[in-house]
Amino acid sequence: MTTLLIAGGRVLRPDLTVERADVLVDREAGEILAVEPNLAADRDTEETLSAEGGLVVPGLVNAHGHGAMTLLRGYADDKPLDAWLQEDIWPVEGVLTPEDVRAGTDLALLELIRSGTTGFADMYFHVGEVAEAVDAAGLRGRLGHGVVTIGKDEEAAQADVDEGIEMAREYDETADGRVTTALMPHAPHTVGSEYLDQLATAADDLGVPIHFHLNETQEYVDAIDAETGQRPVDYADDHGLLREDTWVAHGVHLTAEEIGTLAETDTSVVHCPASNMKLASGMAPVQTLLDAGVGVGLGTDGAASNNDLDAFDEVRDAAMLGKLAADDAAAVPAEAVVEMATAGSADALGFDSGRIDVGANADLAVLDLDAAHLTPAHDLVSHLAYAVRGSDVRHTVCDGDVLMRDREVLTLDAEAVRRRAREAASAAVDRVE
Ligand SMILES: CSC[C@H]1O[C@@H](n2cnc3c(O)ncnc32)[C@H](O)[C@@H]1O
Ligand SMILES: [Zn+2]
Repeated sequence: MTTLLIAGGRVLRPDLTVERADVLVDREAGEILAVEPNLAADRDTEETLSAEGGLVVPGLVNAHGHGAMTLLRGYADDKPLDAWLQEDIWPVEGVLTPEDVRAGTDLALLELIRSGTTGFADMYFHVGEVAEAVDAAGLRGRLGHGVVTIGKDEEAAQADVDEGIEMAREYDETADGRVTTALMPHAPHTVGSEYLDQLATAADDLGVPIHFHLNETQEYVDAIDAETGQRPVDYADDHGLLREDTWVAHGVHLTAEEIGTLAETDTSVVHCPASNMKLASGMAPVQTLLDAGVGVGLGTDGAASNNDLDAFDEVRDAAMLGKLAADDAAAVPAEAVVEMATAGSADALGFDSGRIDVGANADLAVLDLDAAHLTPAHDLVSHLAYAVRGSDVRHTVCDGDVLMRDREVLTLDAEAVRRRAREAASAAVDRVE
């Protein structure tokens, strides 16, 4: 067995206590073998990462996003969701080639690795390119083709649904199990009712989960109400979309009844605070969701509505916005947001990650603690929630493989990735204008 030892640091345990310990990893199985003090003295390990002066945390899990939208970072800002999508984003996405999506995804993966994220969900198109990028970069991804049928004739709409199903079939359990898939209707109001039924049936056939945007803006809630006379959560439930392995993004405009249905169906909600603030979509009732027993994860959404993929930013935003939404400084406390970005998101995506524990996936990050903004260190969970930045990450490990060592990304050529993304982005914008 070849092993990796992360030695000399402190470790965040699943109960959010912090202890001095080393972490021993089985590299072939990609699993954590032991979490104990002084493992270095006992074992003949093949590779060691120093965690001296640092904190070993579970790799963060970004449970909702559109990776290749890094190409559109800063392309269109300061508009509400619908105008932003229709006037700016969808026209340029219409000219993106498979190579562009690969370039944008590689840039996203570089940003994720650098900021200590080891697992993520991706809803986009050209999923074959996304899957190849994830395989090569070494991260763990739950991927899907975002199906949109509105505005398309019957043939084009069916082709989009078929592509969603085919991609989910082809790429599930690839890249040594690091790539898994889901069926991803974009949202209840952008996918026709008969196609939602097809996707729900296909999820049963393939044994994969379902993911979609839900109740993100009041306009999108009103659209379903006008079309069906139902609230979107009831409508989605009637189409068989709400299940124990379903996770939905946003959940901003939810009634108490809808929250009850999400809890009863075991549907998880991924909170995207930065995107919700930037697009002025609203404040999700995060503390109410937690109180109702709904599983809550965290996501950045795409880089064009955030505008970065640093999950530590999201953790801080979630705590801040959660208090404002509840009008209560005690709401959405530090422990809750740290849990959301780790175990909460991992559970939503069906990953056995998000915890430093024996038998879990060896997906972790080592943070440097000797920074001015982390001094003094009264409470490291407080620091994780309110003060740590993605740039504090020293090493990133996924599935037992070292993806970044001493701030050097090993699985991607950072310069080449940035150059290709710059070129793809400016050529795409030139084509659309
Ligand atoms: C068809 S692939 C996914 C699709 O979703 C778009 N998108 C990006 N951000 C959001 C958001 O906050 N709400 C709804 N849709 C969003 C993205 O541009 C892709 O077209
Ligand atoms: Zn989204």
